[in-house]
Amino acid sequence: MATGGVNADLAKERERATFDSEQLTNFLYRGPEKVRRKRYLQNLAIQDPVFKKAPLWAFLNREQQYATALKKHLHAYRRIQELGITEPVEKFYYREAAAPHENSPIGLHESMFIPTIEKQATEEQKRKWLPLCHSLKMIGTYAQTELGHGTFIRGLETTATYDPVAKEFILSTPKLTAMKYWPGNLGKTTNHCLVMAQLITKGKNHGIHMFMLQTRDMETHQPLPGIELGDIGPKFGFFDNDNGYMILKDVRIPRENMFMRYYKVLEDGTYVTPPGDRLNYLSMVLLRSAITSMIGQHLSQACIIAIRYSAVRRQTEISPGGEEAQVLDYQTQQYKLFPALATSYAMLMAGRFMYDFYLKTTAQIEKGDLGTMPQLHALSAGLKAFSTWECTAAIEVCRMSCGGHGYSHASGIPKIYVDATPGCTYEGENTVMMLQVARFLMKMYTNLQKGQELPSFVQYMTKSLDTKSCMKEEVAPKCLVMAYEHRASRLIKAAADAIQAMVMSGSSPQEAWNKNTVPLTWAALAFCHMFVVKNFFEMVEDAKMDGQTKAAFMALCKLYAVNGVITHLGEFIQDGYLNNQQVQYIQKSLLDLLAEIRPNAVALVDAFDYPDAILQSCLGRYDGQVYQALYDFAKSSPLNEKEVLDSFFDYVKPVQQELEAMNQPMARL
Ligand SMILES: CCCCCCCCCCCCCCCCCC(=O)SCCNC(=O)CCNC(=O)[C@H](O)C(C)(C)COP(=O)(O)OP(=O)(O)OC[C@H]1O[C@@H](n2cnc3c(N)ncnc32)[C@H](O)[C@@H]1OP(=O)(O)O
Ligand SMILES: Cc1cc2nc3c(=O)[nH]c(=O)nc-3n(C[C@H](O)[C@H](O)[C@H](O)COP(=O)(O)OP(=O)(O)OC[C@H]3O[C@@H](n4cnc5c(N)ncnc54)[C@H](O)[C@@H]3O)c2cc1C
Repeated sequence: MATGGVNADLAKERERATFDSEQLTNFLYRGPEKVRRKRYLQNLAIQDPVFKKAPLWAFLNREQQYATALKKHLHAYRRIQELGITEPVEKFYYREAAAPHENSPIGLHESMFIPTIEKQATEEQKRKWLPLCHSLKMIGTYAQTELGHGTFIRGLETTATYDPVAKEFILSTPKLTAMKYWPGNLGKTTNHCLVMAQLITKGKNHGIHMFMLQTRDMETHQPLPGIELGDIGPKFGFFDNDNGYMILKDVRIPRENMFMRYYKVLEDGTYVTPPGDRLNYLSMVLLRSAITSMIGQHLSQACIIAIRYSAVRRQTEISPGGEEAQVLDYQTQQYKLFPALATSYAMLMAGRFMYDFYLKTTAQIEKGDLGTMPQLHALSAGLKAFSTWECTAAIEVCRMSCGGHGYSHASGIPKIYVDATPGCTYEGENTVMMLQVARFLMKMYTNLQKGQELPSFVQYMTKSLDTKSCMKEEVAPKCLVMAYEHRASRLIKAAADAIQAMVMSGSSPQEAWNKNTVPLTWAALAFCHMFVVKNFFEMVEDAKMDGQTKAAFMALCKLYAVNGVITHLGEFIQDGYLNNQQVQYIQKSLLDLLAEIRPNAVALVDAFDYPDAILQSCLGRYDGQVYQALYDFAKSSPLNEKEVLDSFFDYVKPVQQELEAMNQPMARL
């Protein structure tokens, strides 16, 4: 254990902040009462001996990591029920503190399996399955992706063929590429799964539908006949999760196991069409809507670690013989870390918007109003892709900004990175998601040309592109937002014009689309970026907090917008929207903002309110005693348990002896 109170540099940082970090914490968690409750729940978990005694994940092998994750998450599941915690966000706080570095082997049971039953099953199916799910008799997952197809859902090869005589579906993965591959916790943990399969009835394929399949015996946990299951092996991260494979050989399930709230197959095999299209894609939309907040949290943790450490770390004397500087005082270090910090706040705000929008829209869908589904799909796909790309890149910047120690698991950042980066792939590969956004935007552009009204968040497309920026020396939020709107509108128009021109000269619409997917993704990215910037400004402006806190928050918001312009400068100046002088104002503003944020950097990360027990980072400790912690971490490496390892006698000694004998003068003769 590190001792010695709070590091003097870190203590000074907290004293010099111009605002009270607690105010920002209250805003982030939606009020002081909710902050108190969060801390109470986190403390309950942190003090629980089962969680306290668990070994540090970094020193365990994969089987041990899996077992630890299972033990912790099942204990948390039981405790959550005992404590009567029902709010999803409160469950999240408890679980996060209980198992901060263990991905849950029952995570998909809670985040996809149960919500899908709640949203897609009939009342009768819910009555049958949900009690079993809550008592963990049924533990399920979401089995969609196959060896051969993940992105192209319509191309999945698993079949569910209806047999009207037996009133059963026959599930089958008819070839190698059809086997389910990747679903989380499918390999070893779960005993049920939702299978996405091509529905065939009366000789006709009706496309992808959802079925409930029992995979293992509920007592012995052995796989059921006709089902081959297993873990897919070690991965880049998610070491403690058994992502699985599954082969189905004509497995029969009752007709009632098809999810029939919207889509139905009658006893005689008649297919009944649903009120709307793509309703069985809704489980993916739920997770996509939650990912922006989740990834923002990952990045906020990396920022805490890198910024606290940069305040403690001193390297290189600035003037000969003088004191070595805190690395956070180097402008280049600020240019790495403050945009990352601004990004994490931007994504937390975007995630807040996204999840609220999801709840609002799905409430309408539940009532049969499907009108906003295209907007929900476009925004959830776009923000999921944009936020995961931006945040994972920024996490890696945070890691490298910690120098050599950032490469050690002692820092905590490598683990954050490997758990965050698959967010770019799962729930829809990011490029593919951006192309879905582009599809929506092209449709909006066509509607605009036809004089139809556009949804509020794309109405800026109606503004003339023939304008210049209002940017002045004092870089105003309004002018920044308008610059982002202009860039997005211009890129949307450019992509649409390029497609239209190709179609006019004889290409098919599909060919024209495929030859323009790069400009289409530029347009989609610009749209998402604009959305995040605008939402960030709106949320800061509306935030109820004192003037100093708001000023500190606003500086971050401006930095996010200003830095985005500089990073994508070409797209802002290509049509002369910003002139040379205005670009200089923006560049100067960037440097001014770095200096303005500098005294508040530590307070801005303290506001995220992560206890050390969750961060588990030697570099990100609240007390800044990083060197003692690094030494303690090194001492606890299992390689240090024995002074001399057996491998020394097994491998080094024999080779030394052989080489010694070979190099004897006699041996050379
Ligand atoms: C309660 C708390 C919860 C807390 C959770 C906390 C978070 C926890 C996170 C834990 C860690 C996560 C663990 C990892 C989980 C990973 C699970 C997976 O990956 S699972 C596997 C994930 N796998 C994937 O994500 C696969 C990705 N692939 C896909 O989603 C689809 O294949 C596709 C969307 C790319 C195309 O679909 P396709 O059918 O070929 O469609 P076309 O292109 O031909 O377009 C036709 C029309 O359809 C429209 N439309 C499309 N979608 C939707 C929608 N959702 N809606 C509405 N509309 C939609 C489209 O706009 C178009 O409209 P229009 O223009 O004609 O008007
Ligand atoms: C950690 C993790 C957990 C997962 N958990 C689950 C789970 O629980 N359940 C489940 O069902 N699945 C799960 N998956 C699978 C995941 O959903 C898929 O990997 C994902 O949807 C991407 O599909 P893919 O692997 O087929 O990628 P591919 O589509 O093969 O992507 C390869 C490349 O092709 C490009 N590409 C593909 N199609 C197009 C196109 N139309 N236009 C342009 N470019 C294209 C992509 O951009 C990418 O660069 C998980 C994956 C991971 C990594």
